[in-house]
Amino acid sequence: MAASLIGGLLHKGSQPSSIAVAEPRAEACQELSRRYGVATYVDNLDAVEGASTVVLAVKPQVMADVCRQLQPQIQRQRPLIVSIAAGIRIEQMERWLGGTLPVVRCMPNTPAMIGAGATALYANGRVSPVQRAEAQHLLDAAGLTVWVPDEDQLDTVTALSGSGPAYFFLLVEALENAAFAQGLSRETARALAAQTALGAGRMLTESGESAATLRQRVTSPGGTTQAALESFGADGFNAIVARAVDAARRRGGELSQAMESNK
Ligand SMILES: NC(=O)C1=CN([C@@H]2O[C@H](COP(=O)(O)OP(=O)(O)OC[C@H]3O[C@@H](n4cnc5c(N)ncnc54)[C@H](OP(=O)(O)O)[C@@H]3O)[C@@H](O)[C@H]2O)C=CC1
Ligand SMILES: O=C(O)[C@@H]1CCC=N1
Repeated sequence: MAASLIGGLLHKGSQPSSIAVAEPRAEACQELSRRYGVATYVDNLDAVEGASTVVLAVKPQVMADVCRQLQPQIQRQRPLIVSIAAGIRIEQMERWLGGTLPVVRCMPNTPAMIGAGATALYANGRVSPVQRAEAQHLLDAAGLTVWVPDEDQLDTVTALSGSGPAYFFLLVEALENAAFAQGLSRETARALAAQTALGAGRMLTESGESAATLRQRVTSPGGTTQAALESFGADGFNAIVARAVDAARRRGGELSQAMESNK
């Protein structure tokens, strides 16, 4: 995700010299420097030195250790903290970083890699208007951004758009496999399934019409789509999706809780 954000920022005109990256593996550092021209450091403290914004893009499971390591320097510099970690709450990060700070918590997704990401952001009360604009600029480079008024909503956002690309990939895999089983070549099934996802996605974002309206327009009365949709309905499709989204939302809370029991 961090590489996607770096790529997005550079694509939108940020200078490589304005970005410093921490990455614990030396070979990965070299690759990042080669690919993006940014300064890279194996030591987190070196990357944070002098920064006005620090983006925390590590796994939730290592967030506490990384924050504690950065604590003295962060408290000296008091930069804007931007976290993309699933589940980890602002109050936890402030505690591990040694006190209150301006923090923006956000949830991007992997289409950020091609500038087609969707990110929701939440700012705590210590974030200034300038810092809010800075966080927005950072994530705008990855695609659509929306602000949510309540931190708890980020767990739902994670379950919707953070994890969401995987749900669409799963559906495309299932469609591809079903068509392959019915006799299409793997290549043809894959190309048609992927292009159908692209076309449907573009109609959703470009037509201004709801998913329900677009769905109804495909569904000729008594036709093939109706047969498929009735089969989905009989198998409890909506309930299956609602349960999956709820499982993802609950896991966000569990990731946060797990960090408390590991301390
Ligand atoms: N993947 C996704 O779709 C999304 C992920 N997120 C969130 O983004 C965060 C990162 O996820 P993702 O990009 O998938 O994970 P990755 O494992 O790809 O990225 C994590 C990065 O952190 C580095 N790292 C590991 N330990 C440390 C450390 N102690 N100090 C500094 N850097 C360290 C890793 O280096 P190395 O590879 O060398 O171990 C790696 O480059 C997570 O918190 C996740 O919840 C949010 C939205 C979507
Ligand atoms: O699966 C995860 O935990 C991360 C957060 C959202 C997408 N990937």
